[in-house]
Amino acid sequence: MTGFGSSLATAWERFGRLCVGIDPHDALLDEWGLPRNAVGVSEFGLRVVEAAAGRVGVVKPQVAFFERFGSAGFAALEQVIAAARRAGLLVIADAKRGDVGSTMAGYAQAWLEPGSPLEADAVTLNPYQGVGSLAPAIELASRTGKGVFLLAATSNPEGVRQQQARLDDADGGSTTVAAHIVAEVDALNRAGGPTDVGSLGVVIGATLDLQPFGIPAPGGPVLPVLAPGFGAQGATLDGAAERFGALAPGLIVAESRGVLGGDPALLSARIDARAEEVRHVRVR
Ligand SMILES: O=C(O)c1cc(=O)[nH]c(=O)n1[C@@H]1O[C@H](COP(=O)(O)O)[C@@H](O)[C@H]1O
Repeated sequence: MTGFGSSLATAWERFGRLCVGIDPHDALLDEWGLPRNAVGVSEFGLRVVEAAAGRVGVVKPQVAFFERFGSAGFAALEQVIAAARRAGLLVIADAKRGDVGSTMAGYAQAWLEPGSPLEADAVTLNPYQGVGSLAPAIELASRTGKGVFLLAATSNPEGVRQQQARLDDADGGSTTVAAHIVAEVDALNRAGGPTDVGSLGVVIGATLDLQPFGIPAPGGPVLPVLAPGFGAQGATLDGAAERFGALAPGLIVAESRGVLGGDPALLSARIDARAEEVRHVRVR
């Protein structure tokens, strides 16, 4: 079985590090001349998939923009995910799920179980209830060759205080919450056995000064780092590899509005151009 980490490595090799977000905001639906309903988000998602296929390796549908239309929105999301996977794209469902372990099993089944209507290649998870509470998703991912990304240091300014809060270590020192989450995911990847790129990753915003988070260098396989915040949220590619430091080898440049905004007829050209710029970031 090829695990998510290996598929990611192949996608990086072929296309580079750009991940195109599929975020059908109302403003973008308007700009693209699409209705603000489930038909609109479905058409939007399918057009992004068509433009992204063969140009990038990974897409990240933002579940929220589909979920707001209820069952019709979820049906649209099912179509978009299935079309993307058929087109050979890796799909990270940005659902940011998290709950007590017994409930987490349900979320895991929804997003990671082969054959599930919403089956993706990876899903974003929220570790606020403890990394251990996410075990059912992490275990299912390991069994089925899927991936997960745990929020560690998010791109929004409201997260900083909480994510830089310090936890006491057994040796009398302390670690930030973000560093703790990264270390836990790194340890899980190491426990998963030898591989070049791990299947378990973290989310670290590209907008941040990472120094105060004290995030340790991964000691296991390359740690996938989903990095949103480029483009619309202001982070630039200039200096990105330096900002991420020891985390740069796992960098995934996630961008939604930055590539989606503008003339929809030029979307493929925008993706091509951005993918090329991202290929110039020296991640290793
Ligand atoms: O998990 C995410 O992808 C995520 C984490 C984070 O810290 N910040 C963040 O912006 N995101 C998501 O990344 C996307 C960013 O979109 P743009 O700002 O339009 O590129 C949105 O779907 C956000 O929900």
